[in-house]
Formats: sequence, C-alpha cells, structure tokens
Amino acid sequence: MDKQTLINYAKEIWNQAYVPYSHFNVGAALLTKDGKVFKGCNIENAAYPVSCCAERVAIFKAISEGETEFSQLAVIADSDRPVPPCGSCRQVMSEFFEPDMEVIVTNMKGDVKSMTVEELLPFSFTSEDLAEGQSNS
Ligand SMILES: O=c1ccn([C@H]2C[C@H](O)[C@@H](CO)O2)c(=O)[nH]1
Ligand SMILES: [Zn+2]
Repeated sequence: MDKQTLINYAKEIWNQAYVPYSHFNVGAALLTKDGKVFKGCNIENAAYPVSCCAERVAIFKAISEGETEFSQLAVIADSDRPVPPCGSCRQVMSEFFEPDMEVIVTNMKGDVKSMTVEELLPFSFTSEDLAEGQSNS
C-alpha cells in the first residue's frame, strides 16, 4: 500500500473523533504486514486524562483482534506541522512495533514526515529491561 492510501484511511476516521473538549480531531491508520488496516480516532472524556489518542485506539483495536505484525502507521490532524504523537503513544508503539517500523505523520495541508519508532522514542523502556531487572533481584 502506498503512503498516501494509508494517510487517506487516517483522514477518513479523522471525522469520527469525539473531541468536545479539545476540538482537535486526530485520525490514525495502522497497516498490518498482511495488508489489513485498523483505523483509530481520538476519544475524549469529561474526566480529561481518561481520553485516548487516535494512535492508541488504532493499535488497541488491532491487538484486540489478534494482530501482531505491523508495517506502517499514519497519523493526521489539522495541525500546523505534521502532528507529533504524544509520549504515551510513543511508549505503546515501542511495545508493539519493531524499532525500524515507519510512522508517517502528516497534516491537512499535506505536509508529510516519516520517522521510525526508534527515532520517535530512543532508549525506550522495554520488556527486555524488565527481564534484566528480575534476573538481578
Ligand atoms: O498525536 C496525537 C496528539 C494528540 N491527540 C489527541 C489527544 C487529545 O484528544 C487531543 C488534544 O491533545 O488530541 C491524539 O489523538 N494524537
Ligand atoms: Zn498519544
């Protein structure tokens, strides 16, 4: 699938965002290695921290359906620069994606920036660190 097609899937679900508090719609589209697309939008809550970003909604939809192998994630917002994923989403990406997987961030003006998971979150805490800690205790 080409980049623009995945970006278009992200744009499709951008409209579904539930954002009565921020009024900042975000859409995400996650491509599996076998060609399936899982779309997510941000979903907010009156208790603000309970809200969930578009990226994590897409990732959790895919994981909950048994998907484990991913090839690209596209994210879009009506932002001045390509929308930078938040820290929580970067941590979730590092849990489920290979370090060299491509994350495509974009905006409604058509600016597109590609980054790897590792570029978004270098030196991330992973399950390997946890195993190491346990073996030393
Ligand atoms: O990459 C991002 C950045 C922000 N948001 C959401 C969280 C919140 O609902 C709103 C404003 O921060 O945008 C996302 O979904 N993804
Ligand atoms: Zn986020």
